[in-house]
Amino acid sequence: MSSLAKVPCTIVTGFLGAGKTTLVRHVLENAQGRRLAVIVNEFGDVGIDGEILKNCGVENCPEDAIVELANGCLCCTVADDFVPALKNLLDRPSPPEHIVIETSGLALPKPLVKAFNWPEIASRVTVDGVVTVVDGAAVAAGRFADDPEAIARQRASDESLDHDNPLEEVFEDQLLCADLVILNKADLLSADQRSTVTGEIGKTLPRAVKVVEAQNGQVPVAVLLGLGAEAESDLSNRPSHHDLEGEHDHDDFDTFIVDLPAFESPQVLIDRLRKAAMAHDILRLKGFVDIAGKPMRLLVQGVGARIQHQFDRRWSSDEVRRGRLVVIGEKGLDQTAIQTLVAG
Ligand SMILES: Nc1nc2c(ncn2[C@@H]2O[C@H](COP(=O)(O)OP(=O)(O)OP(=O)(O)O)[C@@H](O)[C@H]2O)c(=O)[nH]1
Repeated sequence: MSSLAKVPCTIVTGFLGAGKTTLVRHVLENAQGRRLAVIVNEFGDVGIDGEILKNCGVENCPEDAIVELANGCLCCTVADDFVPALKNLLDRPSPPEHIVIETSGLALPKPLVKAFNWPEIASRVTVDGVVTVVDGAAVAAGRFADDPEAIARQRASDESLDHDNPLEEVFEDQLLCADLVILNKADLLSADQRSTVTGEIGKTLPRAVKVVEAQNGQVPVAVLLGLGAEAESDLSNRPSHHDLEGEHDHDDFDTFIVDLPAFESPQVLIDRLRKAAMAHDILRLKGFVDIAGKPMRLLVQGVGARIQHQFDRRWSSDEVRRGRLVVIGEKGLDQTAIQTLVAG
């Protein structure tokens, strides 16, 4: 079968909180009649991204077009989760015309691209492109750069230690595999910062890859889909820090869930979250919260110390108004302290 007959798949990657779900939602809302399906995977097992996407309410994107692969990381569960999910979509009576795959923020894209060569799916799908979403503000703040003090400390305690920064490795692997980079959160950057960040990204990119600035992932769908990269046939041009290691694990990162009581107002909660994010090295916060007396559920999202919130939908009458927050950070997060700060 020629690649023209294969269903094109776009892999959307990018570090925790970069704006992947926001971009995928934008694609769904602007699909212009194209039959899309989304496979979404996230780290931490409260399926929040899937919920956000299902609530997009776009007519040609029914809820069953959104497939959630909860808990874990697609790049490590290719055989058990990803390939079967893809096959299920392709075997539907009216299969999608294009599949968008949103990986978790800690996933390495290359193992996923490789999976497209598996005999079970190789003749039916192709990687149209790997779109890497970058949190411009996080790069400008030096989030992924090596911390010279930490390296010095590490070296002082063990001469032989290689400096290895798990954030930087994941971030770089995602860029090394890209066919298109979206420099997102441009609204949070000055013109100078934009050009500095673009320069930094350019130094990591192994090939000539376009970098497009965006706010809230608002990039024309025609730019995002239809790249025709056939990335699965081009693996040698996509180096990875993990090429020699085979599978990677996520021992460098921790995630846990905080059960939340009802809050009297969003502000009380946001103040606590901000305090927790500043006192601890939290990379990502997201969850749904019960605000006493309000008919709507509060969606809370934090990336570093930047916290956003909005009422996303009414609690349904048969639903327990249960507040839950997913917290993600590097290994060693003080779960008890964070729990006490946030939930009281
Ligand atoms: N200021 C600003 N905020 C943004 C932009 N894009 C996304 N956000 C916010 O950043 C937060 C994270 O966005 P998501 O789309 O959930 O990010 P993600 O990459 O899917 O996150 P994970 O799946 O947890 O890795 C949300 O609060 C978004 O509203 C942007 O361009 N500018």
